[in-house]
Amino acid sequence: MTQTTAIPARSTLSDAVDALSSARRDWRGRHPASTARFPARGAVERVVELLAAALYPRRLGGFRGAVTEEDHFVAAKLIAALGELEREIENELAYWQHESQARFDADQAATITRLFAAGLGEVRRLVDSDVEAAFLGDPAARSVDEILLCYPGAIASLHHRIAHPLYELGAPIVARLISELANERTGIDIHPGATIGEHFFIDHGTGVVIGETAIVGRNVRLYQHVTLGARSPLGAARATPRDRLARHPIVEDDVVVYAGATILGRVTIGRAATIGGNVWLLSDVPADAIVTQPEAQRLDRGARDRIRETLAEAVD
Ligand SMILES: CC(=O)OC[C@H](N)C(=O)O
Repeated sequence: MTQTTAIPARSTLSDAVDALSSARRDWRGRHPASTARFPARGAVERVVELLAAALYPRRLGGFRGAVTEEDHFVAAKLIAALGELEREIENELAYWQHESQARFDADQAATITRLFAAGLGEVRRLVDSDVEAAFLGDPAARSVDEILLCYPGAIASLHHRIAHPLYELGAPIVARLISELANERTGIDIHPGATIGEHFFIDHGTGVVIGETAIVGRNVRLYQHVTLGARSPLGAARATPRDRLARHPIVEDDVVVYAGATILGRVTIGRAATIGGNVWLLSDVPADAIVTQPEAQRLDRGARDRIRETLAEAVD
């Protein structure tokens, strides 16, 4: 069977092109930087794939050769990853230059890339520690390799451990593209600015949100739908630097936060505290404390019948 593609009438097409051109002109009147260069999503995605292969040649890179050949494979992946990363950082710096009239040294993208590359050993060490934390923390895990290959928490950790140094080195859009790739892939939304200690484990993970200025200690475990958020969108509201720079919680070492807990604002959850499921928390919690919602209760027969009657009336 042949397929035909409907071509719009010439006037339909030119009307649409004109309308889009006028929308672009309006937008650019308000946002002059929008004709600048930007980092490209596809390129950043390739960088992450190549870095994952360099960090974990066998498990994430598909390398099947001899151990003596690994370094060669890793070097090839790194050359490709760092070249592409430097180009995307150049695009980002061109954007900031256009937007803020700032001037950057011509070799700044190369410097950021070099410093990032120098930290890759630490990136691998941190992801390894997160994988080990998952193995210790989840009785359902069969092996550390299963975790690295399959667990959303490990995928989010890999992306965050790459994105955070890029954010700190001055490439926040490239970093944000990486964190959004993780969000697309896992439903775990960690802002690349968040500072997270080693042995971090997010179990299941779907719906977890960790904001830009959150500080998370070592050995912290979170379950699905946990939010470490800010108290209100500051938007254009007048705000002190502290409001802007310290919006999210501090979670100290060895804390566990169960599913659905929402912790908002610059509060401190003290060392080894446990936060129960669905807790809504806007204040500090001392070390070793346990904070819970009242447990669900089974209704006695009278209360149950009254509710049934109310529901029946509502349906009528
Ligand atoms: C996670 C969160 O608090 O989001 C709110 C807003 N994006 C902010 O960073 O303040």
